Amino acid sequence: MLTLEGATVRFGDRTVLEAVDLAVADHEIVCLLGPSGSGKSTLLRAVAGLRELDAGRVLLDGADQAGVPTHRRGVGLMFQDHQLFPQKDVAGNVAFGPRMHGVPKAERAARVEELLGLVGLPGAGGRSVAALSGGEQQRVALARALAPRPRLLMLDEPLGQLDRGLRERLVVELRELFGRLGTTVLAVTHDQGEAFALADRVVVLRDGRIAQSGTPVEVWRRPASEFVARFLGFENVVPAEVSGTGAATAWGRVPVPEGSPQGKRTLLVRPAGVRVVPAGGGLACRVVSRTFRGHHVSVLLRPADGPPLEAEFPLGEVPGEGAEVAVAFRAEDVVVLGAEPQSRS
Ligand SMILES: Nc1ncnc2c1ncn2[C@@H]1O[C@H](COP(=O)(O)OP(=O)(O)OP(=O)(O)O)[C@@H](O)[C@H]1O
Repeated sequence: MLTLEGATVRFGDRTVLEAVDLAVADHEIVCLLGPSGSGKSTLLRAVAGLRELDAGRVLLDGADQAGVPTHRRGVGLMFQDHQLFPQKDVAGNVAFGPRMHGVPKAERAARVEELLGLVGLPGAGGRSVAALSGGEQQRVALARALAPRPRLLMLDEPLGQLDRGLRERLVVELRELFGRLGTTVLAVTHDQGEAFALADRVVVLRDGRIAQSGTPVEVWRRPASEFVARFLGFENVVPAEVSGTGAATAWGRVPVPEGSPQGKRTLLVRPAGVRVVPAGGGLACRVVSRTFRGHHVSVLLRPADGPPLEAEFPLGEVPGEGAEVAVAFRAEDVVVLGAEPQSRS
């Protein structure tokens, strides 16, 4: 449905998007994820036609969009600051797109009602937008973006300003709603939790290039590089020399899954893969701190050798602060990371 071919955007001598190739299929929900400044919003703006490409192409349903103005691309946009029209009521906001497209009044009213129902605000058409809560404004903005029936809906930090609890609820609702409507979605977020809950596919950007693209489970299970692993919040990342099903690291020998790439590599050990073993049977560590997380406890360990180690233990098996423990590693929670592409910054 949407294809980017070698999409490149420069601001002065800075390349903010560098030869990005990306394809989004009909009905697919793709989330762009990446640190601040990695080019996420620029990519959306390029697809919307708010920013011309310096090189490459944007195609929608196979048609090159060069020179096609935003309002003729058939894309819906929803930005972080919902930008509702404060002087219009809820119905006036939602009806805006269809009115611009010349949809007759009766049909418009029916569509507004349908959409308000879809976003969980049935009958709210007559309310003033100023009197709505943040979450309600969010829903109105979404209804407004969906009202012209865009072939592609683009969301830029759609839930950015809402509190976490509301975001977590809304993101589940959004996914369900898009599934029901069959909407194709390209969304930007810097919140991994949001991206992983919403997306069929996650695309991680770094310095204007794609660092990894895959389903949430693929990316979470097998980060492609140290950059992606650290971006996802993994701390146990060390240089390693892999040979066979083991690797020499600052923590001693760590088992790796069969078939792992060999030689000088970087290793990720998931916190869940660190387990306590009888004294003398593993790496000696002291428990530095513990953070309770509901179903498990995150424990920071200081090994006798090597960098600090993050572990995750079930509630019933948590050693006390200051305790001396021995730990070993589970191969299935160890990932041999790919080589890092050269960063420009
Ligand atoms: N109009 C502009 N002129 C000059 N530089 C710009 C312009 N717009 C964006 N940039 C730069 O391009 C880079 C990418 O910006 P972009 O907004 O796409 O990043 P982002 O990944 O969406 O970041 P954030 O998560 O902070 O919104 C940034 O370094 C930004 O400063």
